Amino acid sequence: MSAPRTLYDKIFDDHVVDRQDDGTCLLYIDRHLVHEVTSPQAFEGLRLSGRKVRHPEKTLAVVDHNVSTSPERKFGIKNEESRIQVEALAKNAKDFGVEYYSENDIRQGIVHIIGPEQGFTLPGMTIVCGDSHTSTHGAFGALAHGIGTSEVEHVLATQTLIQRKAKNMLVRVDGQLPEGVTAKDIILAIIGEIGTAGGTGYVIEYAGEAIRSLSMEGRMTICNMSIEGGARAGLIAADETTFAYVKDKPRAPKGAAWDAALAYWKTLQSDEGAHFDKVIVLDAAKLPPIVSWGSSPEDVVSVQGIVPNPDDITDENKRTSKQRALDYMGLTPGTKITDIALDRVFIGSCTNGRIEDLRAAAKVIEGKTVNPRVNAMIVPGSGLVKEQAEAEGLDKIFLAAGFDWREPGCSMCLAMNDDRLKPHERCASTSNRNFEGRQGFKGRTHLVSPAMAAAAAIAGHFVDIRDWK
Ligand SMILES: CC(C)[C@H](C(=O)O)[C@@H](O)C(=O)O
Ligand code: SF4
Repeated sequence: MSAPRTLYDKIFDDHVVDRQDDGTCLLYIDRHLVHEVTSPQAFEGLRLSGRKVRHPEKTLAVVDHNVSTSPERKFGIKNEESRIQVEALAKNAKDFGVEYYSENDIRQGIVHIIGPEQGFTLPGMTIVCGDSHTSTHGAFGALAHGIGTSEVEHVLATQTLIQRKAKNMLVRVDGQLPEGVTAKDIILAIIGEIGTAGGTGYVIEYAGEAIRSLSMEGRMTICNMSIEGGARAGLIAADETTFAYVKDKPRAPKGAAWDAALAYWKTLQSDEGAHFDKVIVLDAAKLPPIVSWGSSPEDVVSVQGIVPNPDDITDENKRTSKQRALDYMGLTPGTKITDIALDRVFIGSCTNGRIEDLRAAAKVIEGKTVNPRVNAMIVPGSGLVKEQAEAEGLDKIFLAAGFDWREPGCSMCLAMNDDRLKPHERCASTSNRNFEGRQGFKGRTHLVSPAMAAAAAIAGHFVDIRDWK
């Protein structure tokens, strides 16, 4: 009998092509996602050295960060810098024979949303992309993480990646979530608990009853933000929920290949007694809806809480940095979270731009009107999410309430396109990062769940979604 292994150990071992004595490994990469921001130099490198893409069929390219989310975009991208990047990816994909979804393709969307939608993301795979939130795909029981541009070139050329094994962390979320509390609140609570460096050097496996009860959308939200907790990747063992989601997706295996894949996927679970270097346990039943107050994803508090006082922190460096965060955010200690007024609301991103997120928002919004002081937008994560939302009539609910309903892309998750905050504007956002300037120069971001963002848009300030009528 071999020693019990974790899910991470198993996927890693199954992909080792070569292992050096010092622990450096060459890993086989099953899937490579490519977007316009981190790929231009990688393709240029291939051109200069006269190399080809080793496996174009295991590579998929899409534009997301720079695309405009305005319906006008079908007439061409106005911003010069964005247009150059988008056109470069279109050309590189064509020259190297890689499948490419342009901004006019219904399958286009945020790279981490389209992979799962197409069945390009499958359990047990190694998946990389030149993007930190590649951890999202870990929701399928895949080993998925971001890589740098020079590694993008290496993977394009060889379909392999040099890696050292990370440590194993288990985050177990027991019990059931209360009504109104979501996957987003779970992951914000975890990051609040472990801090943004808590996962450094680890791959996190999420387990426990609350995680098992989540839909694939919720699991993706959790794995997506593993990176904000400092981890290299996050993953959740595949189960019936996963198999039901994956089945019949365009690129999922079919017929006998499906049966064989399923038999393998079912072996991909941490063994009884497998060793984890660190274990964190949370009780889902005790979790409230969460709001971030500062400029780090670990700066979180219950919606029923108050803006904390840095004077209460003994560590001087930490005190200074949290004071700076409060100054940046324009907040006073002691302010009730529910008294914080908003200027903008953004519902979208690879954290919360999937159909279930839009359904949750629509449920809160139906029959109500956006507060006149608030400018609110909803950006579907992909063309297929948009199509599905419209088939369900969600767009009508959003538009009737006064929300902007946009074309798919990263949008105001980061200020790399036309959607951005003005200086000092305060935004309730369903995205994953609240760093200074993330959503626009001097913009102020509060991270929340889709239902919380929707309610804040209507009320004009944060409200406890558990009291929503
Ligand atoms: C632009 C890209 C490299 C970046 C990332 O790696 O995460 C972006 O997606 C982000 O969310 O900040
Ligand atoms: S939606 Fe945001 S976090 Fe996700 S890939 Fe785009 S910019 Fe990065």
